[in-house]
Amino acid sequence: MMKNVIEVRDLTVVRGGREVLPAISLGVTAGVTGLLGPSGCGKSTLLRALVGAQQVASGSVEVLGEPAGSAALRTRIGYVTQAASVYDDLTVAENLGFFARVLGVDRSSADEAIEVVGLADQRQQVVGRLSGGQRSRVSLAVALLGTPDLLVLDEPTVGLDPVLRRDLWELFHRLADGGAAVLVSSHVMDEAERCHRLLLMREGRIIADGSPDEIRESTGAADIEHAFLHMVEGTEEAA
Ligand SMILES: Nc1ncnc2c1ncn2[C@@H]1O[C@H](COP(=O)(O)OP(=O)(O)OP(=O)(O)O)[C@@H](O)[C@H]1O
Repeated sequence: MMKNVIEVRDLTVVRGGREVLPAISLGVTAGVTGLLGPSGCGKSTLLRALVGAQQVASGSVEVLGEPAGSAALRTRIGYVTQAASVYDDLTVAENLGFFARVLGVDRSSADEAIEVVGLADQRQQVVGRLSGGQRSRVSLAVALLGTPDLLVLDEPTVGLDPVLRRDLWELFHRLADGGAAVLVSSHVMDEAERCHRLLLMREGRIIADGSPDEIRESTGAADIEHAFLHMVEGTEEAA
């Protein structure tokens, strides 16, 4: 059996006085895993817990064999939030150079990351003057610095045109082929088909875990969107 890159056990997170994650457990292996669920179901909260940025009430989160948030994971995890986390008044190359120094990775890694996200022609442009899609790719390039073993991407394709979305998914697969684990959240169900494995989430719980084929077959649905609806109705009946 493939070893889990992420191991979550009985994780409970309370936000705003409400249990957003109610003692959930899950494992993530190498490959491209999609974390799918409606807006507000707790995807970002779970991802924050994985990178050690979320206060947790109880339970444990282990990433690459270390407790989430430990210093040893700093260069081994790349994390991209929904808000671009780069400096608007620096150029693409300056941003990457800065973060490479902060992380203590080689300058050549910065050039490589710019190349990989397709921003070589924009490298001398100030980030504040780039398009939304280009800016989010600068954040992605920062996350790729140091060739992380795990990439955690919170809705990375929101607001991107279909060509860019396709290119990014190809990139995620190339990274996974190179041995990395890529965990991508999305509320767009049509992106599900591009994942090796899916975790379907609803109201803080994982309601299905399997390949797109397995999830479709188990529900008899034609696509993941319908499989999800089928499961939601099923869980309501079971409750
Ligand atoms: N800073 C906060 N304080 C209190 N509650 C919060 C905070 N941020 C999020 N929440 C609540 O936690 C729950 C889960 O939010 P989360 O952002 O994890 O959902 P999500 O599935 O990522 O949604 P989206 O797809 O819209 O980003 C929501 O009910 C939200 O209202």
